[in-house]
Amino acid sequence: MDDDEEIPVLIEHEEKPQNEQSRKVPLTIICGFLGAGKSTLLKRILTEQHGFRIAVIMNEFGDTADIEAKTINVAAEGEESEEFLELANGCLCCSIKDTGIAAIEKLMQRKGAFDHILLETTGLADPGPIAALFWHNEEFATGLGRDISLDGVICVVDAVFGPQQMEEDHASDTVGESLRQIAGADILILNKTDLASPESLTTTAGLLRGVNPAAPIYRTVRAEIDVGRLLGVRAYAAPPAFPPSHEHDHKHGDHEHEHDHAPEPTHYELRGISSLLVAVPVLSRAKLDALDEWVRTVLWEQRLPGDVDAPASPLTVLRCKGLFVLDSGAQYVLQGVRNMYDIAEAGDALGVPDAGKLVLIGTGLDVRVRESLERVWTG
Ligand SMILES: Nc1nc2c(ncn2[C@@H]2O[C@H](COP(=O)(O)OP(=O)(O)OP(=O)(O)O)[C@@H](O)[C@H]2O)c(=O)[nH]1
Repeated sequence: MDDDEEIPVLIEHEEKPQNEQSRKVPLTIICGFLGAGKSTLLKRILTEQHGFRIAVIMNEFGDTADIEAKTINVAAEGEESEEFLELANGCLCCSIKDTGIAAIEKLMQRKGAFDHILLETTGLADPGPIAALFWHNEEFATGLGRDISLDGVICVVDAVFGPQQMEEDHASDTVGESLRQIAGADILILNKTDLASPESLTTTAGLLRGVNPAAPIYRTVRAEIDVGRLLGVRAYAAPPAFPPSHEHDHKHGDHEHEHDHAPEPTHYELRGISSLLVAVPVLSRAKLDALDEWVRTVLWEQRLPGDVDAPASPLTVLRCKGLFVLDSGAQYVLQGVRNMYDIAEAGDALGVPDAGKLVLIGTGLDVRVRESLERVWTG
């Protein structure tokens, strides 16, 4: 009888969120600088025995198909411009010319054949709009796309040419694509480390960390990395993994992928893109509401609360993440892409950070922004 009393409580508590989540197919976007190693990463994913059933959407099969077709069963469905290859390792590879919504809906008709979707973008694509589309798009949510949840954005950076590309990447008054890719990434892969000196790798990792203090940086040779580190990260649902929790991840003797950590509170600016990493003290409920209003004003109106005039340099936020701790002990997670954001109470699997953090990545994020933000809790 005692047993009967215990079991329903456990099931009730644990099953709901899992069911909710398991209906959705997670989607990961891969972007990266031209020639940085995106195809190399995809080839690895499509050929290795990693145990994941991944559908990879590529613009074209290109070389990958040549290699794969020799060893695997090619099950092309020669309908117009779509082709599918079912690979020996359980992956499904699709070449769909139009990688827009229709293409992904087409893929979703095969739902059940895979557990994760990987979408490769072309070298020049800014992942922001695509990420925003999959994150919170009500129109899309009515079609087959409603079964997709955005898992994360991976950006592959060339360890040799990356710094140069970043330096040169500034169209006169806007932020260039390669910096937007770094800014919008949840995971950064610094690839081709065999071709760069340890000193230049440290410098490049520093640049990346400056632009995007919230994303882990994995250093790789030929994109060699455990697929488990890239998929299932739930970057848009889970609390941001700020430095302390990363440290724990890396106590497992994984020496292959050096993992760089963000420094403590920082402001950084490179070629027009800037980031702010701010420590947030324990907040009262009222201060959290005030913080919500601050974020809303900055994201929706591109100005600081209290400022009537437009800022001297345009204030835009491409990506923001935050974790806030209330004096009640409750924890809240902020996720934002462009002008969309939400602040939601975190699940209970979070551990107990004693204070919060907020990262903003965009333009015009200078010391005035930091001061305005800090006034939310000091003022
Ligand atoms: N030495 C070295 N070469 C690499 C590494 N990763 C990739 N390459 C080579 O770099 C070249 C470009 O790699 P790709 O994977 O095609 O790069 P990509 O990002 O897909 O390129 P685009 O699609 O043209 O933007 C290829 O010749 C790869 O074999 C690496 O870590 N070290």
